[in-house]
Amino acid sequence: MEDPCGIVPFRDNRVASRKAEEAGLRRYRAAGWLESMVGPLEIPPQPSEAEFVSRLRNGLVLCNLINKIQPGAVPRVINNHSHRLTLEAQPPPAYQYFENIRNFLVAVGELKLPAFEASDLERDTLESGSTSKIVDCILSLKSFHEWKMYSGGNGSCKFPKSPVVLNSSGKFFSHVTSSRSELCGRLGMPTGSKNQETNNEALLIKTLCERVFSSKENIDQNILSSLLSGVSVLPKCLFIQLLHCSWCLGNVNCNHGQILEAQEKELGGMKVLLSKMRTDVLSFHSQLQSDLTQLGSQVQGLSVSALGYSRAMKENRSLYNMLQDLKGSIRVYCRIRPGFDSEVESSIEFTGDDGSLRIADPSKPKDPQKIFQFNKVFPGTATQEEVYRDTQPLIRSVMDGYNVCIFAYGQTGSGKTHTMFGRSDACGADLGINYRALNDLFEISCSRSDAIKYEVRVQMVEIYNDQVRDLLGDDSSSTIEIRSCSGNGGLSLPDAALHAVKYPEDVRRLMRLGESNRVLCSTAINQRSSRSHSVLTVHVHGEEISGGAIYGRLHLVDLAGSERVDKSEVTGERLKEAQHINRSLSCLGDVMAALGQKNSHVPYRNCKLTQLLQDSLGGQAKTLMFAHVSPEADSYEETISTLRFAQRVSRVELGSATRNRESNEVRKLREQVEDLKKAMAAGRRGDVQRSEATTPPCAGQMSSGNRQAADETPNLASKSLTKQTPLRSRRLSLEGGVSHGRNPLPQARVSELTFLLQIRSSIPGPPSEEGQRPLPEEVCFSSQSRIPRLENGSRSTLQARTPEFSRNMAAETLEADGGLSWGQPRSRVKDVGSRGSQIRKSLQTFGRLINGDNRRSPRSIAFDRHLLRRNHHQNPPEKPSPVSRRQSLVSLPTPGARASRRSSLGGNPVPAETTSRRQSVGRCLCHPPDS
Ligand SMILES: Nc1ncnc2c1ncn2[C@@H]1O[C@H](COP(=O)(O)OP(=O)(O)OP(=O)(O)O)[C@@H](O)[C@H]1O
Repeated sequence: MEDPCGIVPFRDNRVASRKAEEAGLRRYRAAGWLESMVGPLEIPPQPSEAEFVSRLRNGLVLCNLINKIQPGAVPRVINNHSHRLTLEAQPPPAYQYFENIRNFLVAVGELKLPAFEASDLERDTLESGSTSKIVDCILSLKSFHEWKMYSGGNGSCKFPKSPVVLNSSGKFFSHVTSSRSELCGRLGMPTGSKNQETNNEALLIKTLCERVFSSKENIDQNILSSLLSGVSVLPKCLFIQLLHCSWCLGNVNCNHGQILEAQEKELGGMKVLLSKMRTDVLSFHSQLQSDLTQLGSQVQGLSVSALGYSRAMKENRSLYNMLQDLKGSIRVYCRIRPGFDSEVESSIEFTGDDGSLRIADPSKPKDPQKIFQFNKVFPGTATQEEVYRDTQPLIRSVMDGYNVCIFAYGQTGSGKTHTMFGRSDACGADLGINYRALNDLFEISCSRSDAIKYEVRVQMVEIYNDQVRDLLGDDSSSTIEIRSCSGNGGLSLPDAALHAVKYPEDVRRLMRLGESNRVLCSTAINQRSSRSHSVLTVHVHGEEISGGAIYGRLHLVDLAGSERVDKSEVTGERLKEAQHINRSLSCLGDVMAALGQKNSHVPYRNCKLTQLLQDSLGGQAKTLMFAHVSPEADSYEETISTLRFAQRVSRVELGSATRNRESNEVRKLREQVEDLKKAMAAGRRGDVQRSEATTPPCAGQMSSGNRQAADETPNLASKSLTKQTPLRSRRLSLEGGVSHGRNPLPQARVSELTFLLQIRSSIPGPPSEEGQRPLPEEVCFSSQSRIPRLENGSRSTLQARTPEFSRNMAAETLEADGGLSWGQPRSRVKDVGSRGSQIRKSLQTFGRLINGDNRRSPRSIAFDRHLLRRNHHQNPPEKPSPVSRRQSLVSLPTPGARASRRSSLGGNPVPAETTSRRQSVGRCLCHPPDS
C-alpha cells in the first residue's frame, strides 16, 4: 500500500526497486499534471512508461503545454486533426511530430529548463527509468509554471534543476495537495477557490523551503529539533522530506543515487545511534528504577529513623523532666515579650523548640552571641494559651496534694503581669495563668467529685516596701505578719483574709479586687508598672471518700520588675519603691545562690519576699519560674542579667516534691495514738481514784496539767481502749515486729518505735540480770535513717551523740515517763534544746504505748535501780540528787518494801526490793506518801 504521504518507505533497502518506485511516482505526477494542463490524455491515472511516452511522441501535447505556460514559446504547432491519438492508430509521419518535438525542446532550452533527447521518445524498448528525463522535463515545466504563477514572472526562478528535487517536490506537493486545505487552514492561509489553493500551495512550498534553508546551517547538530520547532504544524514525514530537499539543495549537482546512498548511510548511522540510544535509555531506565527503589528504601529508613528520633527525643525530654523533678530542680521557662516597635533592633537572635535561646547585642556586632538553655522558651508570638498549656500539669498536681509555686521574674515592662494576670481588661484568650489555673482547679474538682470533695480557698497579698498587705482584706493598707505554717494549719499568713471560692466568677471578682488594691504607677518604661510583689495563694483541701485527706498549696507570684532608676526616671516615693523592689530581688538572688551552693544557711529572713516564699523555695514544692525579657536592643544589659539569674535558678535543686496526703491508715493511727493518750490519762485517773480511795489526796502533789488531763479523759474511753488493745500484745508486736493486736502498726511505725526502743535499751546503765551490756553505738548510728529530721541541723547533733547523750536521753525519757529526775543528765539534755524535747515527747508517748501505764520490764527496773545507785554515787548526800529533791518536793517515801503495782498488774511477781524507783515516783506523783 502506498504511503499516504507519497514517500518511498525508507526501510526498503533495495535501491533499484526504490528508484523504480520513485520514477513511477514522478511519472504519475507528470501525467496527472499534463492532463490538468492540456486535457485528457486517455491513458490510465498510473500509466506505464510506454503508455506515457506514446501520448507524447507527436509533440503536440508538449507544444500545447509549453504554449500554455509560456504563450508563443512554439509559434507553429503542426496539428493533424485528422489523426486520433490512440494506441491502435498508425503513428503520424515522422516529419510532422519531429518538427513539434524540436520546437518544444528549443522552447524548453530557451526557458533554461532540463530537456531530453528527441530520440528518448522514439525508443521502442523502454528500459526501466529511461523516460526519467522526459518526466523530469515535464515536472520542471510544472515547477516553472508554479513559480510563474507565484511570482508573476518577476525575479529569477530558483527552480531546482535536480531531478531528485523535482521528484521530492513532487512528493511533497502530492502530500500538500492531499492535505492542502488542512495545512492552509493551520497556517492561517485563505482557502476556497482552486486558484487560491494553488497560490497557497506555492506559498506553502516557499515557506517550507525557506525554513529548511534557514535551518540548514544547523542541520548536522540538531536537525530534527530545529525543523520540529520551525514547522511543527506539519506531519513528521513532511519534515523528513524537507530535510531530504535541504540536502539536495546544498549539493545541486548530486545525483539521485548518491543522495540515496547518503540517505542510506545516514539512516544506518541513525539506526545505530537509535539502537545505542535505546540501549542507553533502557539502561538509564533500569538505573533510574534501581535508584528510585534505593531512594524509596532510604526515605523509608529515614522516616523510620526520624520517627524513632522524635520518639527518643520525647522520651529523653520526659526522662529529663522526671530527673529534674526527682532532683527537685526549679523549672525555668523564658518568655520573650513581643517588640512594640518593629523598627527597633532586637537582641533576640534565635529561640529553639528545645529551650535554647541565643541573644546578641546589636550595638556590638563583634561581641560573641550568648546562648542560654531553659526548659522552654516562648517567643514573642506565643499566646497565653500556649504558655498555660506547658504550665497546666504543674497546676494540676496541686489537686494531688503538692505545693506549687509559680513566679514571674524579669525587668520592668517585660510582661510579668501579662503572663500572670493577662491584660488589665483581659478576657477569653488574654487571660493569664492565675485565672486559667483557678478555672482548671474547679474543673478538676468537679471531675473528681465522686471520689474527693475539694475545698478551694484564696488569699492575695502584696509585698510593698517590704511590708505584707492583704489585698482582699477590709483594710488593704494595714500590714500583716508572716508566721510559721506549722502552727497555723498550713497558713503562713493567718491574718490575711481567706476566701472560699466555689465558682470561677468568685475568683475573677476577688482577683479584680486584689488587682485594684495593688500599687501600680506609670514609669518611663511601663505605663502600669507594678510597684509591689503580688502573691496569690490558693489552698486546696480534699477529703477522700476513702477517708484520706490531701492538702495542696499554689503560690502564684507576680514579682515587681527590677529597674534601673536612671532609665525608669523615678524620684521620691517611686524611687523608694524601686529601691525596695531591687533589694528584695537581690535577696531572692542570695537565697537562690545559697540554695544552689547547698549552703547550710539560707538567708530567707533577709526580706519579706523570701520569707513568704520560704516554703516553696526551701521546702519540697514544685517550683516554676518565668523569666521575662524584653527584646529591645537597649534592654540588652537587663536581658542578660535576667537570663543569667534564670540560668542559676535552673541549677538549684530543692529535692523531690512531697505530697501532702494523709492516708486513711495514717489518720486512724493518729487517732489511735490520741485515744491511747487519752486512755493513759484515764488510766492515771483511775490510779488516782484508787489511791484516793485508800489515801486522801494531797493537794499540790499533782500538777494541774495532769489533773486536767485526768479530768478530761473519760473513764469509758480508758476501759474500752484497754479492752480493745491488750497492752501485752502491743508490746510484743513492737518488740518482735509481729502484729497481734486488732490495729497493727505499720512497718514504718514499728521501725521508728524500734529505734526509740534501741535508744532506750542502749543506755549503758546497770548490769542487768544478764550482765553488763556493751555500748550500743552501732545500734544508734545504724538507726540514723529513722532519726526524724529536726530543725537547725538536729540530725547532725544526733549523729554526733555519744553514749552519754543516749544515757541522758533515756534518763530524760524516764523522767518524762514516770517523773524521774536526774540532775546532771537533765542539764545535758537541755543543751540539745528543743530537739531533745521533741524526742522526749515521742519517747514519753511511745514509752507509754510500749509499757502500758506503769508497766516496766524487769530490765528497765533494774536499770532504773542502777541509775539511782549511780546518781546517789555521783551526788553525795550533801548535794541532794534531783530525785531526792523531787522526792522531798512530793514527800516521797524512800523506796519501800511495797511490791510494785506493775508487778501485780503484770502478773509477774517482782521482789519488793527490785521495784523501780520510777514507778514509785510515778505513783507518788499521784499519790500522797503512805502515811
Ligand atoms: N506577650 C505579650 N503580648 C502582648 N503584650 C504584652 C506581652 N507581654 C507584655 N505585654 C504588654 O507589655 C506591657 C508591659 O507588660 P507588663 O505590665 O505585664 O510588664 P511587667 O513586667 O509586669 O512590668 P512591671 O514589672 O513594671 O509591672 C503591657 O502593656 C502588656 O500588655
